[in-house]
Amino acid sequence: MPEQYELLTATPVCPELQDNRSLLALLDSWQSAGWLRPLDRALAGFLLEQAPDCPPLVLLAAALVSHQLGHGHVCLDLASTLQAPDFALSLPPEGATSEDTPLPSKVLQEVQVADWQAALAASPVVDSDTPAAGVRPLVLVGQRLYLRRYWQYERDVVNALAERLQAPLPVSDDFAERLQQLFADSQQVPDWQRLACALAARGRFSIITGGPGTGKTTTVVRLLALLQAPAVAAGQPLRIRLAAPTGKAAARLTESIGRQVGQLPVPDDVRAEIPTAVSTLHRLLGSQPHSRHFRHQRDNPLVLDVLVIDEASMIDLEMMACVLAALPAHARLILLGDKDQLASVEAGAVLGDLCRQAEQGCYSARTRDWLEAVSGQSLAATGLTEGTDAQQPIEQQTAMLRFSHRFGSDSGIGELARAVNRCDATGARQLLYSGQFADIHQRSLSQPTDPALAACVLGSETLPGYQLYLQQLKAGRPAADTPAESDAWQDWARAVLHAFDRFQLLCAVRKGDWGVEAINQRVASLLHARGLLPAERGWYEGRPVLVTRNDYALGLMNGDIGIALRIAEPPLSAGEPQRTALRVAFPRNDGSGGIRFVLPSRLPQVDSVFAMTVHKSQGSEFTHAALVLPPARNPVLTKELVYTAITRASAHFSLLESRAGVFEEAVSTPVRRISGLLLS
Ligand SMILES: Nc1ncnc2c1ncn2[C@@H]1O[C@H](COP(=O)(O)OP(=O)(O)OP(=O)(O)O)[C@@H](O)[C@H]1O
Repeated sequence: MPEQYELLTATPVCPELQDNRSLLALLDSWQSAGWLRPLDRALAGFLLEQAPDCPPLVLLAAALVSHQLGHGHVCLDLASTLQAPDFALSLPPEGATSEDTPLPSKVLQEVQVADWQAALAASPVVDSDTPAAGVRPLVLVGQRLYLRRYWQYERDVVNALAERLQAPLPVSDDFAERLQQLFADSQQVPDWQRLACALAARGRFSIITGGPGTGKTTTVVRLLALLQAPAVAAGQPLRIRLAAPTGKAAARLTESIGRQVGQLPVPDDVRAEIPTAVSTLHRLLGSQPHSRHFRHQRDNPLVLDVLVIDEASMIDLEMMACVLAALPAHARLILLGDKDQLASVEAGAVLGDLCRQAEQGCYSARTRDWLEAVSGQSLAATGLTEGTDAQQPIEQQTAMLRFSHRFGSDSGIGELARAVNRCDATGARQLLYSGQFADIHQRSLSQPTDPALAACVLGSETLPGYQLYLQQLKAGRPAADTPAESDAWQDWARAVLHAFDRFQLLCAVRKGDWGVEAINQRVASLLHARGLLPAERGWYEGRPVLVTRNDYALGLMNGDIGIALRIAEPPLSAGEPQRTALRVAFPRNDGSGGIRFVLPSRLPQVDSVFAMTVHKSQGSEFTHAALVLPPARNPVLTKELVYTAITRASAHFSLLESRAGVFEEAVSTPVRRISGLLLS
């Protein structure tokens, strides 16, 4: 064994870490228990082939970095992993027990951070001193271990943002006047929307963050008018593009932006140059089959001057790096989103990381003076923390909208969301108990078959449930002899999809009795037993499905929701009677209100969606959202998860708890995504 590894043998280690054979056996047992993905195990095997002298701790770290990526962490933080290994690694996974499988806390109990770091730094598969000059598959930065690719994304994002944040762009002489005109109706003091608009106008990168209904869309529409008016006057309209991470989010923004552009107090020629169509980021960048590389990248940049991305909390690190790489140097990038929402399912929490200090403002004296001068607003009474241009460059281009125009103090949903966001579990519980608000509800569930769950799912006079869309499906069905080409079929499908949007059951976890998979099946059985669905397995009319993989040929995106309906089909040959067939109806997501019907067998991966994870619900809104919390403590039960679930509801929110206290535990636990964005 090479000299540098000797220190590892100095500390007592558990049998699994004694040699590589034992370590691989451990990884095999974790993989067969479903604790690790085959990919995680394969990485350790691959590295061992490349460097047969690799010590067990390095191979273990490699498998764990890969495992952590699958849980949204860009890197493995050695110190926090050793502090609470099972919790940090989310092992055993949700719904699993540890019976014969050794827990990470047992395997790692004797390992010290310094020893782990030293073993990694000395390994031939890890670059640590000057990673940019190296090519090794793993990169160690302090106590954070990365797969090289993710380290590179993080560096690319940091460098691209630093470049974009360098010097503010000049604004026109009449900027203050035009800003005043656009926000003449404002009642707020200070008017954060006006301030956000000013900041975004002067930068090649800016962030506008805020909770639901705080006016992010309103602000950005006015910003676009502000930027476009002088460009139109000069005969060179800006090329503006709007995008969102998912089809559903893009469809929502298309709808709300269209409304807002219509109401803008600007001349028609300016209005005509403000787009209302929103595309997905994948489509904007030009995704290519079987490749993670986009058509638009550094050598083939996007053709645009302004890019607005909504629901930016869903952007993962890789996507952010790709967007920045494809953006022409002169273009403005504006991110809109709610920093307090859950991050993307993929690795990275870009918006949350960039908005760490948004609450405190941290404007430098220079930024504050400029903002006060152009907006005519005083920031003196805001209680913001003063920052500096050099130490907080992102903050100089970030604005947080703080007043919800949708959920005021008379809204239980708004109050509950705010309490949860403050991690105020007691306050949040009191709001639920008090009965003061008619829009928030809570139920205790004693077991997965509790009748209270069934009652919530079916719905009532006052609280929408799934009965609504099933009634619409029956009552609104066109007569059997309606010609296949009639619009009546599309109208019916649109109404059924719309009614389905009125309720959604949200789960925190996938596995176990309280996970999405089991609850989906239970709800299907319930609706079938009540005679509301013709079947509960396979394809049947009324089955709602969630697309879980992009299919560019079909134009379906991960997150799209469709419902199987029996519709008329033209006869196969002239003179024959019209047929009916089961097709899955999807909204077109392009703002046209159109419906597309797809053969079930042509669909990419889909799941039934009587219940969906809170993660998947991001970017969607439902009249009534009901959150089911499982009893077991789990790293995914965080205040961000609860906040995201509550803010999916537009009129009613229900909390369904399987154990008293689980809500408080979740609300008291802020999420921790490990990354080094802007830290190093
Ligand atoms: N300054 C304002 N004064 C009055 N009403 C406003 C103002 N700003 C926004 N609104 C209204 O509040 C509602 C929410 O605004 P908007 O859709 O812009 O918010 P958002 O932050 O984009 O919401 P979402 O949660 O959908 O992302 C809209 O009805 C809008 O017309």
